[in-house]
Amino acid sequence: VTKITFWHAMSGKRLPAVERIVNGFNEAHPDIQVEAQFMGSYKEVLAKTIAAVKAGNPPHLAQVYEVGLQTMLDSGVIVPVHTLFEEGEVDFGDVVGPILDYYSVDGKLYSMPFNSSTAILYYNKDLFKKAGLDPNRPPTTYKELEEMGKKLVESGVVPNAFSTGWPSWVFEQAHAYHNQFFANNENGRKGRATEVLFNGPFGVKYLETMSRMAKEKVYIYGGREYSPNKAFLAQQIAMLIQSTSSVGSIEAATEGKFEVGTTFLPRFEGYPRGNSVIGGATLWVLKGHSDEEYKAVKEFLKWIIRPEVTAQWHKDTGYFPATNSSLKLLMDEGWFSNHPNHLTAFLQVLSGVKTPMSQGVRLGNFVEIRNIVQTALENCFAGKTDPKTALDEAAQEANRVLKEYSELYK
Ligand SMILES: O=P(O)(O)OC[C@H](O)CO
Repeated sequence: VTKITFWHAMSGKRLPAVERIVNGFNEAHPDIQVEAQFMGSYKEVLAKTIAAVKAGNPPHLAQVYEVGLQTMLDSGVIVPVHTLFEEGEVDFGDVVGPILDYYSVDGKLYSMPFNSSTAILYYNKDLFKKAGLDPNRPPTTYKELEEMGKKLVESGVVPNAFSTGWPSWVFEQAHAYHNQFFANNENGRKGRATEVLFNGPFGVKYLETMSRMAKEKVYIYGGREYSPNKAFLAQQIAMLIQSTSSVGSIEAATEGKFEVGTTFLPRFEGYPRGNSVIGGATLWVLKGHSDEEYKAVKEFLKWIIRPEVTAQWHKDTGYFPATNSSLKLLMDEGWFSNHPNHLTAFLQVLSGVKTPMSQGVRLGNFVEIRNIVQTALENCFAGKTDPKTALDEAAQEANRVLKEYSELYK
């Protein structure tokens, strides 16, 4: 039996969904044993993978979030997915456009699409009704979001109206969605990024708006990653910007309690349209294993991209169906008619404009830069500093990180 180690970051409702895929594969392939291991958060999986490579003991497959793209590309320890397969062995043309774009360099795919996502707006239709708002007219703009938020708070329906999961990711999303660069050299896709641009007029406007809403009690900072979901489920807030990856868990937790609506991300008026950005993670193949093992890895990757496997993964979680064939399968069986919240993120990302600003940011040591931005946002929401100063200081620090990183790869 060939053993394949697969490190991932899927907890909560995502964990049994991963196990379902792996068990299905192992049953169908008695000569291969994929061992899926939960290794912690995305950040931890990336750090542990790099450490394991250095120690000479890498897993075969690691699930790395979109933030790790540049790090993985530069690492020298990966087997690009496009080199693993023979010409025509897998139809990568079947992969949904924005996902393919995010993970391709010069038209070649580097990691295997698995759990891609983007951010959307969730809202509580029951609380909207209680506050005298139309449950079928969620906000389209930040201005409307603020007005509706005030109504929700002032009517006493909720103590605060709105929060965001992955706050710094949502800040990145806002740039792409309004066609603004986050970093120079076309977001690090034309050449290595040497300077961040998030402290420009758009970034400042975004943070000023959010800080004002925080003072008005419309916005409440709810922590990093998925922690603000708790306030949404407890009906302490009525709106939440969060990854589509939470659709599965939010729908399961609210069933019979209140009605959840989802819609596109809010916009600032007067800015051009871009697109929301691909988030979530992909599977990276690591160097240092035998031909026999790579053969088994290929079988597993072919398995996860099977239309029925991809479709089930989408149903279990809310992550995109990553291929056109899985999308067709879901559409033909009427899945989206019965589960419209599963379609929102997909429609948003497919109806956006493909521009250099909207294809995703590639930064060296993006993990650290995200942390710097996150801290700046937190300081600002805590009233410790004003938006412009917070972003200028964060940009300075981020530029230092970029410089140090570039020196490593001169
Ligand atoms: O919840 P996920 O897996 O869609 O990830 C959200 C962000 O992309 C993480 O960087």
